[in-house]
Amino acid sequence: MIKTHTLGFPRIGENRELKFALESHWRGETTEEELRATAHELRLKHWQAQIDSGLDFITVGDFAFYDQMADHIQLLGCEPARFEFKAEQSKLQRYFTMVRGKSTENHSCAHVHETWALEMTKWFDTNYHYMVPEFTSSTVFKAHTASLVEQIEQAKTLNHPIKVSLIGPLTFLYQGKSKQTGFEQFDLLEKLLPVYGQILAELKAHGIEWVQLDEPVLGLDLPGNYLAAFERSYLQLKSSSIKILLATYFSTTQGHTSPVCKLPVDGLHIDCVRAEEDLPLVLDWLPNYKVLSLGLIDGRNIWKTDLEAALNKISKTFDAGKGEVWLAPSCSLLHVPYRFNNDTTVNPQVLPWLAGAIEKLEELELLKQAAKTQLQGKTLTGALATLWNEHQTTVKQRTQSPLLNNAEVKARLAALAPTADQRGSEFAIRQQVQRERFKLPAFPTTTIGSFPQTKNIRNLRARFKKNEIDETTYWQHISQEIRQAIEFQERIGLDVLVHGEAERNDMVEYFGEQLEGFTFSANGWVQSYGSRCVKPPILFGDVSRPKAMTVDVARFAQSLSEKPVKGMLTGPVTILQWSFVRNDQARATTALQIALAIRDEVAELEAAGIGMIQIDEPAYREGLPLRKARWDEYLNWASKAFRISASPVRNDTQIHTHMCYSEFNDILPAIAAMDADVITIETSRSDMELLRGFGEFHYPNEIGPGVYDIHSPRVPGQDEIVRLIRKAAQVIPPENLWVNPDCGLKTRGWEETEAALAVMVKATQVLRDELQAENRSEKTAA
Ligand SMILES: Nc1nc2c(c(=O)[nH]1)N[C@@H](CNc1ccc(C(=O)N[C@@H](CCC(=O)N[C@@H](CCC(=O)N[C@@H](CCC(=O)O)C(=O)O)C(=O)O)C(=O)O)cc1)CN2
Ligand code: MET
Ligand SMILES: [Zn+2]
Repeated sequence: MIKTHTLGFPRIGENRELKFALESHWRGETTEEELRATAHELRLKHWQAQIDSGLDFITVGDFAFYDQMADHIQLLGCEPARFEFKAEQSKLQRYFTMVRGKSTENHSCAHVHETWALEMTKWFDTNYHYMVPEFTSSTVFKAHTASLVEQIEQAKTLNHPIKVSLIGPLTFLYQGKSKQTGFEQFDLLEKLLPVYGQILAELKAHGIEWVQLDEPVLGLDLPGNYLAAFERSYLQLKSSSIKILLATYFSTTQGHTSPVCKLPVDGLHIDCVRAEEDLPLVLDWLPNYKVLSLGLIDGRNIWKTDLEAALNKISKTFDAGKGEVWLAPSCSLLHVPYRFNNDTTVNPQVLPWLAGAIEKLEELELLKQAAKTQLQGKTLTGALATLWNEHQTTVKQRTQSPLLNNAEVKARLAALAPTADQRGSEFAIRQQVQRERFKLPAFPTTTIGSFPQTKNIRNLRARFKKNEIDETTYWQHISQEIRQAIEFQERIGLDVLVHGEAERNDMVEYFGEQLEGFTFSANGWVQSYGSRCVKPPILFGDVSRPKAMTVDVARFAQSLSEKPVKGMLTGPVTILQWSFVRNDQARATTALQIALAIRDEVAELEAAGIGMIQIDEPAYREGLPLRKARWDEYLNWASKAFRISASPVRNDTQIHTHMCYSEFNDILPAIAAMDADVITIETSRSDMELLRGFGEFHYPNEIGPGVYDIHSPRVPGQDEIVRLIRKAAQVIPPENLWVNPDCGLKTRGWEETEAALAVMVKATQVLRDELQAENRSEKTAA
């Protein structure tokens, strides 16, 4: 028997309806009811799309107003006690407080009471951010199924079989964080399981036959206690007598594939795109009475599937004696755009090669029909055969297209000198000449690049893109923004300036739009976090740089100030990681091609008189394979790609890089291997704890640990920043320390940005004065 389903569907909406509904609700323009109505409509539309394309199940439970893990915190009744929620607060209000934080002014004492949002971090190796559950020894769980049940009841109105999708208990625990020193959240498992059991029993009572429990942690090098807990956990859940489909994805289960196959569940989903090597093992080990769900359609990329190859895998599955086979995307379709059909800006030659969520569902249906036909020993005929042949022709046409190849790029990469990734001299020498050139004060202050992307700027760009204003007018306005940004930075006394990135829609898409080998969509949005989306550019062929991308803007910005203004680029690894990239060539090769393009930009910036160039690599850590065995290989080419982009410059040109959203401590040698003269990193939310690793490792180059969180409008206090810089100076040699925010300021407003940066500069002055006093007293003592 063959069935089709999807692990999840994009929830933001074809035209980002959920984003706009959320943002107007947060501005107080719509009621909770209106927001709920939009959500209801969207869910119905998305389920209907699944029915229309012939899926055997619609998936319920993948919707979330902000994030699915955040929904589970409420479903499992473990909202952290620190939020001190009152009984009269609505569930949705509490939800938004957890995910966005809150500041309440206490009028009686003029104090602002801050409630921090839950921490947000990357979901495995994706560019999607989830809200991190917080655990302590007093965490309790309690099933709150009302809103899940409400969604199920809504889905039932469509009269189609339903599969409910939930995050599994071990993934939920493991992806959370203990907020109590010495406490291991794993110890909560015994309290958590009965609540899961109760939820499953309630689903069963509502007539649900199948529940999909996502356990992507099975693709990690999972600690032994978690691995060992799988069997008894799922034995316990079995008593609910609902059928469980255990879903793994993103990575291989190798090392524990056999025990996974033997878990007491009714079905197993595996990712046949990312973990192709798992299939033969699973065919051997999975008992034939269990459902095997094959993740055959790439849920992380946008190329049409080679259905012939997929069909082959299905045949093998039946040959191995499996009775019931389900066909699915490799993972949730959350990570791809809604659809590409009709997109107005994608290169028309590339457009037929693409598949968004809707097109992927269509592929599933075609695959199911072909597999069924094959099972009956027949061949496809009629309209289906035509569809199939057209599809396969398109897929083959891509891999053979001349559009993919640029002989010059290939030749250049092949002939690259082995020293192309090396600076002229080692860091110590560079540091000296850079100090002579720039003569910066102690603790130089800077920012990470972007300033607020105001409604005005976005509007302006939208009008430019629609041809409502001409190019000259557009650049006049952008120049004005840059001028104001420079004036502001001069006024408050920052040492190293930025132009503010007003001309960029996004730090990756902007480069994708200008490089050859890329195309970009008009509407290919993917949720990044909450209501924020990105539109990953599409890298389909060999990459080259037809002309300078940032030099005019950089030269203009530098002309406005005597102080250094950093040239601002996105690095090759991040461009790779945050784009949809070709799957017909090794990622390493693609990264090196991008590196060459950035390298040329770096050289041209230097030639234009730009003395400091920042090459952002926020996705450097995120690109790390989920399995440690593959780390070295990745880090070798990733650091090389960065160095190739950063190395064409003189010793007195200062290369900066920036990283955020990551746990840096396990890849410090690889960060040092990038050999940037200065690195700025996000550290404030960890209270500088992340910096300690850099100190213990004796990180050799200069470093700017973030001194305030940019995710909240809150203006930091001067004392707070002074304390953080002091803390940093205990682990990093003070002469190597810079002072800066955690990340770019594009999501902030101007008011809080001006205030926060002014405080940062004042706080730095306090430390400079201290340092001077110390130096003076040292001299006297000597
Ligand atoms: N690619 C990428 N990944 C990343 C990050 C990143 O910066 N880029 N940062 C981290 C995630 N952080 C993020 C922070 C902010 C936004 C963000 O603000 N996104 C914007 C869209 C950014 C964008 O492309 N803006 C376009 C405008 C797009 C748009 O919505 N235009 C409106 C019109 C706007 C108007 O009239 O005012 C429309 O088309 O309807 C532009 O500036 O040109 C949003 O969701 O609102 C996304 C991710 C990690 N991953
Ligand atoms: N230069 C970029 C900015 O300031 C770096 C952002 S890292 C996500 O926005
Ligand atoms: Zn950043």
